[in-house]
Amino acid sequence: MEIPKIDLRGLEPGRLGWEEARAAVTASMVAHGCVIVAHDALGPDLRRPLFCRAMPEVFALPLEAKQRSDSRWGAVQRLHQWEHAEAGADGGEDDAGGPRRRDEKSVGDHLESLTHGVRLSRYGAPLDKETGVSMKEHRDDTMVTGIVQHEVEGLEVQAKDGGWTAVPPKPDTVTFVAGEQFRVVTNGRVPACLHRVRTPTCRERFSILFGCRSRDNATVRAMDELVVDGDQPLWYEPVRYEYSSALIGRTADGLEKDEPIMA
Ligand SMILES: O=C(O)CCC(=O)C(=O)O
Ligand SMILES: [Fe+2]
Repeated sequence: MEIPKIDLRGLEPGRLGWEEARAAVTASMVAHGCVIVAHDALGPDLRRPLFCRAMPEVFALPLEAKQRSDSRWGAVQRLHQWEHAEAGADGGEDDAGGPRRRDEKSVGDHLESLTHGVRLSRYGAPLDKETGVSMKEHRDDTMVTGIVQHEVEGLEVQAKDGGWTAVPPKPDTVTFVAGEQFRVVTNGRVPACLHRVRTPTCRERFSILFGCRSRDNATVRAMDELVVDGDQPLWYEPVRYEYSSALIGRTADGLEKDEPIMA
């Protein structure tokens, strides 16, 4: 099953095409926990120097230099992290100075509870030459991860029908995979995407990951409007993510609930 590619270029909130694109992104996330978008934020003038010059240079640094970075984001290197301003206690105002709608406030509060990071990854030739797999199947423990590939294939996601789908390393695309935190926040509507890295051509490969997760020690909970008594009851108890321990298996009734319930 192919994951659809959604073109977000030139779209602006409220303008022509925005609603349709939003609906398509939502549908893909609900179905696959994953969406491929076309976007020009990382155009060829940035991509080429990044992947062809900066990344090889970073990875050529001595190990001690690379280890100086204190990364919570994974194996390689966190280059940059920033925090959103603290969420205000009240609902705040929208850009036009009017009171915010409840769902806007809730989404705004959610966004403000997040922290972001960038990770650069380098894969040598896969150890397992037969399968070409260099990173086993897994779900990220993040809210969402944006993955940028360059020229060399690798990212594969498990689509709704259970089959593996290779995401081609197209120059104008970013692939977003939902992590475990997203599953909790959407009360199981969006599954955490199972994905892996497999490079059958056995070439060296670089990728850039834009990770977004709840702030350290923040409690991740289902959004109120996604919990509907009788229809879509609370699926996960609020959970606090510490980077060293994944507490995700715990649910309201103590059972593992791997299968998301669909809206
Ligand atoms: O490099 C990629 O395409 C994906 C890597 C990945 O899934 C991860 O680091 O969690
Ligand atoms: Fe991953």
